[in-house]
Amino acid sequence: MAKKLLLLNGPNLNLLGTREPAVYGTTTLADIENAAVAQATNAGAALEHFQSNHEGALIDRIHAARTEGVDFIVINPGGLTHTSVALRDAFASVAIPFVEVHVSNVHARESFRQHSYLSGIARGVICGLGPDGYRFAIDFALK
Ligand SMILES: O=C1C[C@@](O)(C(=O)O)C[C@@H](O)[C@@H]1O
Repeated sequence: MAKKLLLLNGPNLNLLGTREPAVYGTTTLADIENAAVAQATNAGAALEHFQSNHEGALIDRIHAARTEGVDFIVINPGGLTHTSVALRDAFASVAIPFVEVHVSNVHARESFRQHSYLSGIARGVICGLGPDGYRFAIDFALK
């Protein structure tokens, strides 16, 4: 059966492309999502994507992923990375492997960005490689 992947993006990532371009670049979320679908399709897999500015909506999407038989999640949790025990609990509850992606190098920024509630239960973390980070994470998920 074809592998099922889910790409999730958290708060403010809908503004990629115009949001603080010196930090996040000019690639839009639509560019990233379209490239992700093409990458998965070319590999014979299926990829759905979802972005929300709401913690609960992301948690509901993660719960639904278990029912849908999603094999792997790639997530950029945005600011929820540094605040959300609930998002971590959602991943722990569904036990779907995931990679955490950040466009910017969070370790080279403010100290509050240097702690992630998710990294400790992620399969891996990619940060600072710009939009390419999503491609590398999906490549890993497809293996
Ligand atoms: O919203 C974001 C984006 C981010 O996850 C990134 O992709 O670099 C880094 C976070 O600290 C920030 O809150």
